[in-house]
Amino acid sequence: MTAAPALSIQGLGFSYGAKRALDGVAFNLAPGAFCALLGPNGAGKSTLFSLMTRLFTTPEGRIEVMGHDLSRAPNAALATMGVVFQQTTLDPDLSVRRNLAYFAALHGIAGRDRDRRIDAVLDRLAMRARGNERARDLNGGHKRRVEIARALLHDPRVLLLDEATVGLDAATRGDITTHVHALAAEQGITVLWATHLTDEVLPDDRLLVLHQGRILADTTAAGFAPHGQLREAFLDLTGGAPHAAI
Ligand SMILES: Nc1ncnc2c1ncn2[C@@H]1O[C@H](COP(=O)(O)OP(=O)(O)OP(=O)(O)O)[C@@H](O)[C@H]1O
Repeated sequence: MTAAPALSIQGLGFSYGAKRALDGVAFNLAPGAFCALLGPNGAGKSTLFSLMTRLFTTPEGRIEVMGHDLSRAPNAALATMGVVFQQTTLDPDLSVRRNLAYFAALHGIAGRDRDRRIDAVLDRLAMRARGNERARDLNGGHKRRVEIARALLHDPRVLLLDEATVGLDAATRGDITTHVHALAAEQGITVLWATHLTDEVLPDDRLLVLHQGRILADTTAAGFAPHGQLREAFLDLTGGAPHAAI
């Protein structure tokens, strides 16, 4: 018997006025899957994230997180979900720990439980030693790690990351990608990792290719590009210019 999906997207559509941004998007993610959502600029990734995080309400189709319908039971669905947005959202003047404590309060987590969870997520991202530094003093990679730690504070089962490595150098991107793959492999967290960078995708990752609002491929990276030429296969499918992806 296969496990119920951790994330289920069915018949999702969205338009900005006359502009169709998503059309018939459907996929299921099994618990503990690491899934790369690969799409060039303008593919619809941010729109999909806005729907999954309820920034926009879903006009067409259905989103279920851990069996909770996002439209009918938004609190239950969102409680199981952690999100890292493309833009950084840390308070630069607060320390790392204060940033995390603020987020914990929003989830009703306080006292010793809060402190225990903050220690655990900082350990998880190898950031405990920097807990008392102000967010503004961290480099880009460490800021991102804190945002991932923050997204894990309430023990989500599904983690969504929208271009989480944007603006980081290759070594730091590799480091963050490794950390997030480990969350799926070691803690069974279901990860949806939106990117336009093919070097962030490992051969065994589930792969969704989104282009012009539609899912063009739903397979594994190795299945999509059996000879390891993921970048070329992606550009072939999306008709992209070579500079559109790494
Ligand atoms: N507010 C808006 N009004 C009109 N069209 C929009 C709006 N936001 C996005 N779009 C269009 O919808 C489509 C999907 O955009 P979206 O931002 O979701 O793509 P994306 O894959 O996240 O791209 P990027 O990687 O550049 O952020 C694009 O054609 C974009 O131009």
